[in-house]
Amino acid sequence: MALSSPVSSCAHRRYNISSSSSRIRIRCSNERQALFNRISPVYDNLNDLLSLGQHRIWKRMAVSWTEAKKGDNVLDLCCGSGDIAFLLSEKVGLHGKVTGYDFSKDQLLVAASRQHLSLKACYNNIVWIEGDALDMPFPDTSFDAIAVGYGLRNLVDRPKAMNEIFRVLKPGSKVSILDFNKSASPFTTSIQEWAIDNVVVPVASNYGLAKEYKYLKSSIREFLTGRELEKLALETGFSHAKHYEIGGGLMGNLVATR
Ligand SMILES: C/C(=C\Cc1cc(O)c2ccccc2c1O)CCC[C@H](C)CCC[C@H](C)CCCC(C)C
Ligand SMILES: C[S@@+](CC[C@H](N)C(=O)[O-])C[C@H]1O[C@@H](n2cnc3c(N)ncnc32)[C@H](O)[C@@H]1O
Repeated sequence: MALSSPVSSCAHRRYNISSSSSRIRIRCSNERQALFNRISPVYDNLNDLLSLGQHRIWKRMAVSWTEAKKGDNVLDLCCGSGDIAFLLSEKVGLHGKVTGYDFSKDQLLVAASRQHLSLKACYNNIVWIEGDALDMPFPDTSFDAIAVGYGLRNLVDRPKAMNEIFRVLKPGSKVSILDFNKSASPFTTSIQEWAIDNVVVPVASNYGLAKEYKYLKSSIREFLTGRELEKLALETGFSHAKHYEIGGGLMGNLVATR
């Protein structure tokens, strides 16, 4: 099925700055929402296959960096199919609470299905809420910890997202933001882009999702480096920010303290 690739046009097309940027951002956001709805049936399996299961290790590291503990009230922002929410659920236990938050209804349906199919009692501490990361329905200082797995890079307004994360996080608490690393090393970048072009996209094309996974490369190119992520966090008002390169530099994790 030939798919248009509106998402990459959002990433690549140069718009006249004077035109309504908010309208463009809404269109880009709607197209990304549709993208994640489309890939929801195969998202988990392709992540396992294409990373040889390594993404689960990277997500465990991200959750560890949140320093979430028993009884905490925590947020998995841009939760998708819920991998990180399930890890947070085990961290905070039955007396804690996990909110999985995402604007993709189909991703949330997968997450809820996985929750109900699981025999783990602690997963009863998870609630799934549909909404936009740029305008969250939560009161100020709601959460003891926040994790964002492969979400920030997909948001059309990252400063606004960081402001929302700061707003809903309790003082002294941490946000842990896992994503692809926009590396300063041309060698690492070439490895990353070769893998996407020659492994990820061809495999995804077997599911009619070549355009959706091709978006990965342009989204990483348009992302922020580790240093730029630290700078964004400090400018937002976080008291401390540190970006760690993991997965041989292919991935990165920003840890910021409010
Ligand atoms: C869990 C991972 C990616 C999640 C993800 C994030 C996005 O923004 C997407 C956008 C559009 C389509 C899909 C996604 C998406 O799945 C990371 C692992 C899965 C990656 C798809 C595979 C990345 C391969 C690495 C570049 C090389 C891995 C080398 C080695 C096997 C560790
Ligand atoms: C690559 S998936 C990551 C899912 C999960 N965190 C993981 O680590 O596998 C990115 C998720 O971010 C969500 N997302 C993107 N933009 C969003 C927004 N503005 N508001 C809420 N969710 C958003 C998508 O729907 C998608 O489920």
